[in-house]
Amino acid sequence: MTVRIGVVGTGMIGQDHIRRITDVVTGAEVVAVTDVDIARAERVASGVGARALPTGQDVITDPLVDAVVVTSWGPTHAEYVLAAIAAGKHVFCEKPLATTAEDCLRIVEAEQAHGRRLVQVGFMRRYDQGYRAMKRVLDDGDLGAPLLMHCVHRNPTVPEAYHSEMATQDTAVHEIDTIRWLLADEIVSAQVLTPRRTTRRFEHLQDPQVMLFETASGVRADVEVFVNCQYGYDIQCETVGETGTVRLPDPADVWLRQSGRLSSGVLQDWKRRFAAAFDLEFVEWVAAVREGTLTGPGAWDGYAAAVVCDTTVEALHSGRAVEVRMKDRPAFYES
Ligand SMILES: NC(=O)C1=CN([C@@H]2O[C@H](COP(=O)(O)OP(=O)(O)OC[C@H]3O[C@@H](n4cnc5c(N)ncnc54)[C@H](O)[C@@H]3O)[C@@H](O)[C@H]2O)C=CC1
Ligand SMILES: O=C1[C@@H](O)[C@H](O)[C@@H](O)[C@H](O)[C@H]1O
Repeated sequence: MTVRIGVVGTGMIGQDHIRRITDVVTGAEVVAVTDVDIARAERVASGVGARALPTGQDVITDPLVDAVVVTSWGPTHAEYVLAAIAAGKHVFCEKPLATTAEDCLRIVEAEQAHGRRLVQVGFMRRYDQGYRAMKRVLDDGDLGAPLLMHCVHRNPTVPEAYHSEMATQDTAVHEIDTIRWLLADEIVSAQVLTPRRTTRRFEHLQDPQVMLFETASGVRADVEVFVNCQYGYDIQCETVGETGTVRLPDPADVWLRQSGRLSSGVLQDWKRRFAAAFDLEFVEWVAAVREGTLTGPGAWDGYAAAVVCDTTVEALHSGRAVEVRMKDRPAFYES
């Protein structure tokens, strides 16, 4: 069976996922798309032989659409995910699941009322080979109990519209998910340190920031977010256990020896850094949809990340460590 996919939002990542579903993934095709910029939707649709429909609701309820991909702006995600659940269709939603924890909770409740898991959130790092290798080491227990985690998330630059809260909501949200997933542990408190600001960007922006998280089992994780580091896109992660450490490898590149120097490149954007992870994310999602199952990060992970993000933003403004106030995980979301 070919999974017929409808895409809501044909901007940058929407187009990238449409290309991926069309050229990389087998067993799926994009049959309908929409965007508030309907001319853009029509252009994208014609490139892959799909139909451009007027609204997201039209795509989601279309009888020829089996599953939905939501890649519109964050504040519109909740409405479309809820509509997909109401239609009983699998839905892949780019991060964030919703821009408020309340909306994430509405999704969690709607999915439980439906009785079957349908929602996957686009936390693509769980599909990166380096992160997966690190998870295997941690799950094997060879390092003893994890004690510390050190993470770095650097972007070369961000546009002027990017504000200080986005360091958490848009950027560190990926680390928040990977910390929870790698450690199979919940984050219970957050604090934000605000170092001297870089002069290389906008005055309104606190950049860099250092986030300090504590998990239920007592692991301390620090996350440096520096989104105007100038030199490239750089993701680092190291976990310190009782008997050793495990570190994310840098992306493979050649070493160049020339003119008395030894050098290798630094990638410039998340698209290339996580291209293989995005591909695998869709390969596995389509396979799960065909099986009628769900194996990736779900609505509960989207909710948990949103609550930790809210707490971190509160910590940024207050300057204090703030306790995470999260609902108990329902049995529906165990395992
Ligand atoms: N996993 C990751 O690493 C990344 C995830 N994202 C996420 O993907 C989502 C989209 O981001 P981008 O593609 O960069 O943004 P974008 O601005 O390039 O594209 C968003 C598209 O959604 C459309 N849109 C807005 N409201 C709509 C509505 N109500 N109905 C239908 N279409 C609507 C816009 O016209 C635009 O074409 C965001 O939630 C973002 O956080 C983005 C970049 C990387
Ligand atoms: O999700 C992403 C962007 O939205 C965000 O703006 C970047 O900071 C992240 O590195 C990227 O993965």
